[in-house]
Amino acid sequence: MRKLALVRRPGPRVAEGLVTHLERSPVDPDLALRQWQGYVDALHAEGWRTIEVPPADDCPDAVFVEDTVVVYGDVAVISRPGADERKPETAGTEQELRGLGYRIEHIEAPETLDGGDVLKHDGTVWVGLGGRTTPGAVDQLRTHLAPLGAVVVGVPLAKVLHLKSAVTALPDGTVIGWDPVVDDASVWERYESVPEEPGCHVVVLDESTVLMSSAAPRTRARFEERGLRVVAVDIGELEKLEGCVTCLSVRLRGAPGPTWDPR
Ligand SMILES: CN(C)C(=N)NCCC[C@H](N)C(=O)O
Repeated sequence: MRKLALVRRPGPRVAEGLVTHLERSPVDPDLALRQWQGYVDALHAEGWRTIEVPPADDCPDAVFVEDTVVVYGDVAVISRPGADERKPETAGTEQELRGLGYRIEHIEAPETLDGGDVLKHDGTVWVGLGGRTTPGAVDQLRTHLAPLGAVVVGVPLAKVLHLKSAVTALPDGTVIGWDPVVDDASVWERYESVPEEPGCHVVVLDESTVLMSSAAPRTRARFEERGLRVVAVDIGELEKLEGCVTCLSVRLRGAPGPTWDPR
C-alpha cells in the first residue's frame, strides 16, 4: 500500500468551525494546531508521507480536508460541500490532486456531497444520506466510480453529521460503529459496536495498524485484543467541532494513474 496522505493545517479561524449536532464549546486555536501537528507526526512515524493542501484560511473548517474529495483508484471526485461556508475549500484540494496526476471529476450543482459521508472498503462505497449529501450526488458519484468496478450504495443517516461520524471499517472490513448514532447497522454484513463514541473512527494505516483518538481507551483495548496495533492521538479541540481522525487526512492508497508523479 502506498503511504501518502493529504492534510491541511488548521487556519486562524478554526475555533469558528461549524457545529451541528453538538453544543458549541470554546476551541483553543493554538492547541488545535498542536494537536493537528501531533496527528501529522503520528502519520510520519508510521512511515506515511504527507502533502499539505494550500491553506484556505477564510474557511474555519478547512482542516477537515477529507470532506473536499473522494479518491478512488486514479480518480479524484471533487466534492461540493453541503455547507455553503465550506464550498471554497475544494479548490486547493483539486489543485493538489491534479498536480499529482489524478483524473479529476466533480460533484455538480445543485447536488452536494461531503467526503466524510463516504466509507470505502474492498470495492464497496457506502454514502451517508444525511444533512450534507444528497441522493443526486450519490448518483453522480456512482457514475464516476462504477467504471472502476465500485459498487456505490446510499445509506440512511439522521443522527450525526457524516457517515464516518458513526461508522468506519477495520482493516479486515469489519464495520465498527457506536450504536446510539448508527441508523441501520444491517447495511453491513460484518458490523460490531464499540463502547465509546470516539472509538468508532479509525484510520487504517496498514493491514494491522489503526490510528484512533486517545479519547476511547476501552475501544482501544478491544482492538488490541483482536491483534491490531493502535496509534492513539489527542485531537480533543477538533472533536469539539465534530471532527474525528478520519476527517484530517485523505489517504491516497489507490492505483497510480498513468501520469502519476510520486514527487
Ligand atoms: C467524518 N467527519 C466527521 C468529517 N469528515 N468531517 C467533520 C467536519 C466538521 C465540521 N465542523 C463541519 O461541520 O463540517
